[in-house]
Amino acid sequence: MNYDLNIEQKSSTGAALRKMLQFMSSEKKELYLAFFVMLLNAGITMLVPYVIGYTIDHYIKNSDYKMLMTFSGFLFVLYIIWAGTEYLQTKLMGGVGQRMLYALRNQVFEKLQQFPVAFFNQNKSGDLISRINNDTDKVNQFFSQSLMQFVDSIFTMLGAAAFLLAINIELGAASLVPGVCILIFVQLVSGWVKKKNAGSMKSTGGMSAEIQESLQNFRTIITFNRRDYFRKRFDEVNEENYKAAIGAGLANNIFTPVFTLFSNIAQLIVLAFGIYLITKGQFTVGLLISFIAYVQNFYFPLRQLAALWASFQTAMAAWDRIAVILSLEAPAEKVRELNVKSLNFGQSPLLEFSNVSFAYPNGKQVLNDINFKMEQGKTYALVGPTGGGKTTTAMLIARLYDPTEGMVLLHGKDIKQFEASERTHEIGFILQEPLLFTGTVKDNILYGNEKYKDFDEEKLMEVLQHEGLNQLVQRFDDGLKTKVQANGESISLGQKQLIAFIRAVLRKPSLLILDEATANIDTVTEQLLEDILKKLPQETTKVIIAHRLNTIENADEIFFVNSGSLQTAGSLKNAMSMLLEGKRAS
Ligand SMILES: Nc1ncnc2c1ncn2[C@@H]1O[C@H](COP(=O)(O)OP(=O)(O)OP(=O)(O)O)[C@@H](O)[C@H]1O
Repeated sequence: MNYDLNIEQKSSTGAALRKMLQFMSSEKKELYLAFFVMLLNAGITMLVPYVIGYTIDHYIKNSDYKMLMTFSGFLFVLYIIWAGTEYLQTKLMGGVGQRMLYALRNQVFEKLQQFPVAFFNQNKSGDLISRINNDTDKVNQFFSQSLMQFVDSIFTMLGAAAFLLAINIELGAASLVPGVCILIFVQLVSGWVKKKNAGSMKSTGGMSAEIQESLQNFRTIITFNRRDYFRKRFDEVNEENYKAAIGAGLANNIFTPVFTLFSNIAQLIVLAFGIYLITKGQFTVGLLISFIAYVQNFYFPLRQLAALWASFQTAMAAWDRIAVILSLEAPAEKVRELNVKSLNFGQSPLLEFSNVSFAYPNGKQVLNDINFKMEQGKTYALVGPTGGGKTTTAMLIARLYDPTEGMVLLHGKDIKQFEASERTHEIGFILQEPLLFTGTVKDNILYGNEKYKDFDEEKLMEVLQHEGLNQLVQRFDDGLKTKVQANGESISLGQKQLIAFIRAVLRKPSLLILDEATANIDTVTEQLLEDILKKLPQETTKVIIAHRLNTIENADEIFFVNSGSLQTAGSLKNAMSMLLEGKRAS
């Protein structure tokens, strides 16, 4: 399955908006309330010019100061209510925006947890971080700051248009013509603006991936004196980002001058046509003042919409980048119900590859129609040249990947039928490059261990002693309390492997995979590890991947993995000559 998030997604604004509103369904109550408050706000904005025009025509002309004061008082109350509704709108929508940001980040993060290894191979973590941090915030900004203004502007405009047409249909229609031109313009350029914003966000994602890569690999960069090279690379992506941002800024700002020009034209039309009507006795000064105010009420929100429209297009482009993650289907973790306890352990081989073929998502075919069985309690070795496919085979055993064809069977059942918890309980994997989490050695040893997770240091030490693992803990300055950094810089590679070893062995899996697990460990400690492995329950199956053939002397069976095939080597001598032949052939 292709998990590449950067494959261009083409969703219409309407479809994106519908999905977004679906996402907001839990905020219905707040949205309705905000909507009502906004209607009130727009209603007041609508009413004010009419009240002013009415007062001029009826009370100023006749010098009726009592009624003038009454109407002034009425206007004052309207202004107070208007200010209250403004405040309430901001408060309500600010809450909606923040809650949406919170839920969106949670959902995206949760979704990321469901994806298989292939997803993370295809997408750069820097870009994913940018989507979770920056893009979700762009959506939030739209909801908390712009949405209500956006809807408010549309309502005010519609109301103003209704008043304009009601006061004088001809003058009203003439004043609205420039507005129609603006709508056509918006329709024409919106797609382009959204594309420019999407491009800018993509380059921000790319820049964040670049930063992440250089920070993660700082040791290699310093060792090879490649700082200038990375500076140059960063400069390039930064420049690309700068250009994309300038492009998006220009696109976003194109609306303002066009909107202003057309609204000025509308004012001009009204003035000229209005004065002409007054001279003909078909219109009053008071009505013209109201009319100009309504034209302003129509065109001012329209000008505001120019800025808001850009924010809307930015939010839509950001939403697309988030929605593509949410819409990706994670593969079913488990295909059918299965009760592991009911399995007839021991009758079928512990693990079996049945006609397994595998290609990486980039198309690289690594295994072709592989068949082998692994029995309980035996030790297997996978040997072969570098890049031959040993780690890939191990990853298929642990279901870090699913075969493209064929089936991996555990206890005679498709491995996909097992719950993740059951599978990880059965299979332990010590990776070539063990990954640790920030915390202590103890935290890392107990990572994912349900049985001992609540044990204190003393009790855990007793367990470790019982398993013969306590001597390994002595290899750390502060024992179980030794601090570990997520990037693993605070401890040696060999120490990392020791933690991974203790972590895997303590879980007592039925099948333990050791992928070059002792490559960075001194010979004395390696001997200690071997003794510990010997002490594992007899029924534990071990799969050892090693380049140093002396580490697999005691294997019951040796598989030679190379160029898509897996063959039984028979003896260590055979394996050696197969390796040499492979070398000669290449
Ligand atoms: N994530 C990936 N995407 C694409 N191709 C990959 C990926 N990981 C490995 N490969 C390719 O698959 C092939 C087998 O790799 P694998 O890691 O299984 O080899 P290996 O026998 O374990 O090598 P080594 O002895 O160096 O650990 C290699 O040619 C490698 O380039």
